[in-house]
Amino acid sequence: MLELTSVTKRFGGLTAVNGISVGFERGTINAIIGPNGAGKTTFFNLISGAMPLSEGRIVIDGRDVTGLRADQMARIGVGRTFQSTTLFDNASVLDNLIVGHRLRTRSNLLDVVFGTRRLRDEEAACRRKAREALDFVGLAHIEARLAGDISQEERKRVAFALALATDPTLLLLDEPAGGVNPEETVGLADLIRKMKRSGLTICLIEHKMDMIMNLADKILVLNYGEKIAEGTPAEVRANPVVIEAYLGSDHAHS
Ligand SMILES: Nc1ncnc2c1ncn2[C@@H]1O[C@H](COP(=O)(O)OP(=O)(O)OP(=O)(O)O)[C@@H](O)[C@H]1O
Repeated sequence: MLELTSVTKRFGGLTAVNGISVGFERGTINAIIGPNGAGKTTFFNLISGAMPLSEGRIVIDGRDVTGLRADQMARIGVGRTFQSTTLFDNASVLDNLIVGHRLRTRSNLLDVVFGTRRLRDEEAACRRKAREALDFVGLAHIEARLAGDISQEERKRVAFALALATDPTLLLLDEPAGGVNPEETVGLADLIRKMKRSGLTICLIEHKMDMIMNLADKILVLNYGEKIAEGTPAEVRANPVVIEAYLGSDHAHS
């Protein structure tokens, strides 16, 4: 579904992502791991169109999308969450979703001024979409709560809902379980599995190895911007290069 060929990103003299070729199958969960500074976030920025590539090619469902901007990538179905999600803390959870969705819909200022039919239709559609997304992530019961009053785990779920409301086919999750406790991590992993069951292709950056080993169909291991391994969790866990570079001897024996 997603094919990268020799993807490279240079920042001046620093090569943050160096010649990575990898493919991710439709409807799978793919984890990108590696030490701090390995190039994971840059890799996501390239796939989502947030940054132009220095070299290489990106193909989604057979279509060459190299060089498309982030808004164009969003339109063809690439959704994304960030390490930390900025919400309007004084607005309800539902309103946060509606605003997030409206930023991506078509009405312009004239529609707002004249209260056009298109605007009213879009508002109704936005509300419906927002509720659908909240329901999917298990937050329907707190839609009226102020975003400033919800837990870190609920914020993570809101971030998922924001991304889902754009109807992605490929979803990039940056540390989906960052800053939540082990029990909540299990709940978020279940939610990611539910996204996969609904047909989404998922790529995620995560440092929680237990979660990844249980969740991922495929793991891509980066180190200093280069791919040092890819494979199933079992393959990656047993790979001496990975153990040396990243997992450390503690994990090698676990
Ligand atoms: N906009 C930028 N300009 C210059 N250098 C950058 C930029 N973004 C990232 N880098 C550099 O590229 C390298 C890879 O960074 P990146 O953030 O992609 O790594 P990462 O694996 O996501 O790290 P972390 O786990 O700490 O988030 C780092 O050396 C970083 O300093």
